[in-house]
Amino acid sequence: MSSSREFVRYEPARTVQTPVIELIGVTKEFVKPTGEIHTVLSNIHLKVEKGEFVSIVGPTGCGKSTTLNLIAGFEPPSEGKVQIHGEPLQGINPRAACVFQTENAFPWKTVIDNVSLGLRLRGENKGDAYEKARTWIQRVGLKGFENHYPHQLSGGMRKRVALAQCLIVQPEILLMDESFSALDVHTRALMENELLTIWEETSSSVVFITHDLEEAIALSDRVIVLTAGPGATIKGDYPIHLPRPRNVSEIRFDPEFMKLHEQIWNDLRDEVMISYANANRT
Ligand SMILES: Nc1ncnc2c1ncn2[C@@H]1O[C@H](COP(=O)(O)OP(=O)(O)OP(=O)(O)O)[C@@H](O)[C@H]1O
Repeated sequence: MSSSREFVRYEPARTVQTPVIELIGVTKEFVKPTGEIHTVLSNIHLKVEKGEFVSIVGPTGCGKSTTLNLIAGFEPPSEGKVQIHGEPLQGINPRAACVFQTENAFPWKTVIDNVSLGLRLRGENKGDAYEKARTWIQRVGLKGFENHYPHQLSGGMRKRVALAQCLIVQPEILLMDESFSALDVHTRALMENELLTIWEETSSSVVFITHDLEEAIALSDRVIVLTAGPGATIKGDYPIHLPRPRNVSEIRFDPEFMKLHEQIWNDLRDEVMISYANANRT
């Protein structure tokens, strides 16, 4: 992505609009097989505005995926509320699309059938759905692979299929859980830049879960640090005022990036150490 490329993107109006996503005093508990209560998240307050790109980092097992599952509506909170556009979320979040670490694509369907599926399920006719799918397949760099099956593609290409599958339905909310972590370093940087390019042209709100603090800073408008569990809370909420458009490989050398990394890592490192100590005690 050239840094001279011009674009206009939606700038979140933080104070005026109702947040797209709001977690209000959210606690999440699971019952262990022993019958004991395991509190994963405790009293989480989080707002995500329209068009914001927010990453969540934290030690392993602290509750990052659980947070995403609450926003997707896969799990209800034990206490507190998840609101979407100011309305309590009930059941699956219809405004959200998810890209997980594992494959999204159906192995028995071709690329074009996988990518067009979301539109077909929404009742669009095959011709229109295919036409839009072809555009998205091209946008994610898979032109010529329309009739391939997932097993005929590389891991990076399958990830592109997953992105196109989600983006074709133009979700207001894009939820990404370790979406690029299985990719090699070069493919990952390409995919991160592609994601930014596409997101910059939309007003989607993105919640991105990652173990990689550099990835979180390079992509985001805000980075949220969760404490070590059990009962994880928000330890830090860091605005990332780095210029856009960004090239994720180049932005890492920006002195401001390095300052932010040092600052956030100071917070995160303490939680990683606590989590490590907890794991060694059990
Ligand atoms: N459906 C469930 N039932 C019981 N416990 C669960 C369930 N889902 C998650 N947990 C527990 O909640 C805790 C947090 O898990 P979660 O996957 O949200 O953490 P994470 O921060 O995403 O982890 P990682 O960084 O390792 O991916 C873990 O102890 C996990 O075992």
